[in-house]
Amino acid sequence: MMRTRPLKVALLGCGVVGSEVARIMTTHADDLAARIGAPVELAGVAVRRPDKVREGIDPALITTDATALVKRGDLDVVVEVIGGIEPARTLITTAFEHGASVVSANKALLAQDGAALHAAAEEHGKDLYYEAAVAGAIPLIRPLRESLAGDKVNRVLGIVNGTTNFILDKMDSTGAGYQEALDEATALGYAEADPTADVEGFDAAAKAAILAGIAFHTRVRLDDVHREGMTEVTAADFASAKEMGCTIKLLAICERAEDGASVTARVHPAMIPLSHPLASVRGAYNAVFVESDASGRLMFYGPGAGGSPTASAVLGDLVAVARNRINGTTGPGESAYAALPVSPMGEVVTRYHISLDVADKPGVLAQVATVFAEHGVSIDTVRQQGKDGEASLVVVTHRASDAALGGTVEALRKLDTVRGVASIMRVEGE
Ligand SMILES: NC(=O)c1ccc[n+]([C@@H]2O[C@H](COP(=O)([O-])OP(=O)(O)OC[C@H]3O[C@@H](n4cnc5c(N)ncnc54)[C@H](O)[C@@H]3O)[C@@H](O)[C@H]2O)c1
Ligand SMILES: N[C@@H](CCO)C(=O)O
Ligand code: NA
Repeated sequence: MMRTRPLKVALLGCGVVGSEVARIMTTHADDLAARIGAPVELAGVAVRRPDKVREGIDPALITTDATALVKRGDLDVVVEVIGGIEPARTLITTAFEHGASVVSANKALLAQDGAALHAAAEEHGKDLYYEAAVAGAIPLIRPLRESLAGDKVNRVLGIVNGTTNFILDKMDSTGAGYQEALDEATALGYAEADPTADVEGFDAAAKAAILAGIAFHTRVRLDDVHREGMTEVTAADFASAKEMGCTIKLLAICERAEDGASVTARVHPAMIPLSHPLASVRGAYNAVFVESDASGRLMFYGPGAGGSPTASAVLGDLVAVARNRINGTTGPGESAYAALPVSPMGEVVTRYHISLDVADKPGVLAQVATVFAEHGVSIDTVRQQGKDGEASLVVVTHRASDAALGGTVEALRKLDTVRGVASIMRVEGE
């Protein structure tokens, strides 16, 4: 039966995502009301620039005072799509204190302060939902938290940043320059307010922290995630990848150790075989594999960024939270009971593609091979190309720990015959 008192929703931020949330709330109002069991009313919109024309939004709802809005006391749900740490954090906790549940798309904040925000939500008996924070429109948080709650997740691996996938795809498929591709991603509304967060891997690392936390029932913060961005990936790296039948993607990988006693989380560029489904993920699309004991391997794929896809995830959460309000209940909160230690990157085991500039003379190959052997890193293939007394040596290893590989590279750099280490890239997805 339809409740007549509308649920009051405040929107904090009306940028790329917020404006789409407002639009869908208005255009789909009847369907949303039918699905929730009560009408939803946009009760206020906090913005930074009040003079901007905002189509479809009653100007009377606009305010620049987000704090006063969340303190009103009659709100059911606050949707936070401002981004960043402050004032978003204080606004969210203030919203809980004044009786509202919260839907957020803010991965940076959740990866930094998720535990405290969940605790605040629980203290006040409210919901904190954030499906939009990871992989845009793709349902991932809810499947991990609810559908897979009876299984044991061992690995979450995928592309979780649309901007960098868009840039890498452009560089690979059209030979576009880095800056040109980044500008286009920004214009399309994919990039963060400061795109350094995307290209240096902070955004993907925040998402990895959130995913690992939920998948392994363990608190994982941004600082626990090993992070390397994609700004150093060159056209030469793409050429090397092609020679190996691979392409390069920025991956987020969260893994349970084989003995189950610890977990790791990392973000870095990696070569993946063209035959792997992740190699075909184009533009700002994201794709994530989840591997669990009983389910086997699941793949989640879809638009990972952009106003409308992200708003889809926000609206899904809004409906869920609104239903909980009507039923006088809350959804699942934080689950961190396993409290597994997060191991450092040195313990991660994977394969490596190393490109060395060496002197082209007898014995060099043997010298290089000895260094690998001394560090317990087994070589899979070696390819050498000569050029005027110098040579380029490409070594692909079998699986080795990051610590062993690091030691190998350090020792290689000390060899007189090694002029330089041109690139080191992990090889994943085999
Ligand atoms: N754009 C995407 O594809 C996408 C996808 C998933 C998640 N997100 C997340 O959604 C959030 C918003 O992203 P966006 O792309 O819409 O950013 P945006 O920069 O387009 O929008 C944020 C808006 O908040 C406003 N704002 C800033 N401080 C404010 C304040 N104190 N009070 C009121 N308004 C304020 C800004 O003026 C801006 O219009 C971020 O957390 C982002 O990480 C974005
Ligand atoms: N800047 C982010 C937005 C989606 O979270 C991205 O490009 O993936
Ligand atoms: Na999502």
